[in-house]
Amino acid sequence: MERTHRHAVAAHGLRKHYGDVRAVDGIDLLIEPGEVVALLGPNGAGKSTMIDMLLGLTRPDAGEVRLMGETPAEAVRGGAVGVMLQEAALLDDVTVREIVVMIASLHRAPLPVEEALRRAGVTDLAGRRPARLSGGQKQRVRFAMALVSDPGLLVLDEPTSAMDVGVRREFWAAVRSLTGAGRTVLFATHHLEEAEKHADRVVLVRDGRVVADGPVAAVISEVGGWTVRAAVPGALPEELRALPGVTAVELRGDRAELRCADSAAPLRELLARFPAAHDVEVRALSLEEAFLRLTAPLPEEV
Ligand SMILES: Nc1ncnc2c1ncn2[C@@H]1O[C@H](COP(=O)(O)OP(=O)(O)OP(=O)(O)O)[C@@H](O)[C@H]1O
Repeated sequence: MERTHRHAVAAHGLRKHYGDVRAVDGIDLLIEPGEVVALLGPNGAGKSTMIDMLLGLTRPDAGEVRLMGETPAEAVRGGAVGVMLQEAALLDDVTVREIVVMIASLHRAPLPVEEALRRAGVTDLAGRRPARLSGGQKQRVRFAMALVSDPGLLVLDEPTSAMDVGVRREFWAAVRSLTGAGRTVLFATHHLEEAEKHADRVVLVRDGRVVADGPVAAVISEVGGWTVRAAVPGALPEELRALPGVTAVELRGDRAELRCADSAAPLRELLARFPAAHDVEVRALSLEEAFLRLTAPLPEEV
């Protein structure tokens, strides 16, 4: 399929409904080689369903997927894609090293097993059996399993969910060392600070649709990147709404909260037109606020 050949991930018109539930409701996703993309969304937004379809684990009702130009099954089987799923079962009667050796043997050009163990931070656990490992340790074993085929694309579903702070930091350093070498990463997360820190781009889904897609700064400015708060005696909502760069206004008595795409122009105009304005406060929106605004009903606007 020529038009998607160059993309690490190319999904067109993906849809999956369960009865009345529109788990994924028409999603297009193109990811360039080398991009690190975070998939965000509230519970039930459709992230896991989407990842399952991207990996060929769930058959879409409609749409098509290519990973590095191949079907999901071909790409996963051939080792072009490394996968880390939260609930993936681990064999219990063999050691961590034996599991990784077994997976390496399925692929044509795997990483040396010791390197995969080291990169995933499980060298010390290599002789242990998974049954007795903690949740965070099991996640690291799954990471070793995902990277031993030396994949060009890593798909990680909430990879750090069971990891403590220190392990999480080591995990991201390991991911960085992989992406530094040009690999592509798609990860789903509920940790917005991880998305902000580690992703080149965030894709935010709600009710099975993409509601924002771009670098963190662009997503934030899409919903109005700044908040200006001030007491503005005598101002009418429509006057405030008409200020340049203002995207939404809330007014309670004299207290106005302006959502703005930019901070300087609205502030300058506010002070010029309302010289009595006081107690002025300007604040950049966080990804968390942008996330909440994009995934929840907007506060009542005037
Ligand atoms: N096999 C299934 N049968 C019926 N409904 C399903 C099935 N799988 C998912 N759903 C529904 O589809 C919607 C999307 O679920 P999904 O697990 O993809 O969301 P998510 O974004 O991964 O959520 P979370 O953040 O909680 O993991 C939910 O309403 C869920 O209940």
